[in-house]
Amino acid sequence: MGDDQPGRPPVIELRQAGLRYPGPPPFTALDGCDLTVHQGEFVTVVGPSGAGKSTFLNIVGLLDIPTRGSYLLDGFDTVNLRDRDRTALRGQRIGFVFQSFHLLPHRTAVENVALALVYNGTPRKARGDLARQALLRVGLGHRVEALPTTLSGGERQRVAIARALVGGPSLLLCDEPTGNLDTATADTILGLLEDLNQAGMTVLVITHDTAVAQRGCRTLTIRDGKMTERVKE
Ligand SMILES: Nc1ncnc2c1ncn2[C@@H]1O[C@H](COP(=O)(O)OP(=O)(O)OP(=O)(O)O)[C@@H](O)[C@H]1O
Repeated sequence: MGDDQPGRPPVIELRQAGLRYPGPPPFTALDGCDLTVHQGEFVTVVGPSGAGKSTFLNIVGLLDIPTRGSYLLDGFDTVNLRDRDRTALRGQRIGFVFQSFHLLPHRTAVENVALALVYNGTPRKARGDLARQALLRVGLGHRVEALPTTLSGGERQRVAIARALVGGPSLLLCDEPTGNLDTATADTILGLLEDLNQAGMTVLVITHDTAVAQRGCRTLTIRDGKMTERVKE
C-alpha cells in the first residue's frame, strides 16, 4: 500500500509485518501488514475495538518489535536494532501525541515542552528557546508560562503537540488526539495537524472516529489484525 509517490522519501516501510503475542494462548494481533508512508503524507488509521490499532501504533512507534516481517523507519532497519539504539531512534524521529495529553501538572507549558529535549542531547541553554518556538508554532506563544491546570483541553493538547514537535521528528504519531475534546476543539486540533502537515510534517492519526479519519489524505482500516486501504476517488 502506498508506493506511488516518487520523489518523496519513505518514512514508514512495513513489509509483511506482524505481531503474535505469545499468550497463552498465542494470538496474532497484526498480520502481514504491508505499508509505505512517504514524507508529507497525512494518514489516518481506523478500526473497531480490539482490531489491532494499538499493536500497529506500538510497532510504528518503536515501542514493540514485529515478530515477523520488517519495519524501516526513515530507511533504518529497526527490527534488529539494540534496545538503546531503538530508543534513540524513537526519541529523534517520532513525536507522540496521546488522547490524555500526559503533561506534568506542576511544570509550566514551556518546561513540559523543554523536557522532551533533555534526553536527545540538546544543550540546556538552547532548550527554553526551542520550546518557546514550538509553542509559538502551535499558537500558544502567549501561554508559555501557564501551568497545565490553567489551560483548556485544546490548549493542553497544543502543548503536547509542541512537545512532540520540538525535537524535529520526521513522524508525528497521534493516538486518538481528539478523544478527550469537544467537537469544536477537536476541529481546531485537527486543523493544527493539517497545518503542520501542509508545512511538510508526516502525520499518522489513529482514531475510532470516522469523521476524524476522513481528514486524512489516506485512510487505512485494521480489522482482525489485517490492514486494508480504500483508495480515495
Ligand atoms: N499482550 C497481549 N497478549 C495477548 N493478546 C493481546 C495482548 N495485547 C493485545 N492483545 C490482543 O490483540 C488484539 C489487538 O489489540 P489492540 O490493543 O491492538 O487493539 P485496538 O484496535 O487498539 O483496540 P482498542 O481500540 O480497544 O484500543 C486484541 O484482541 C487484544 O485482546
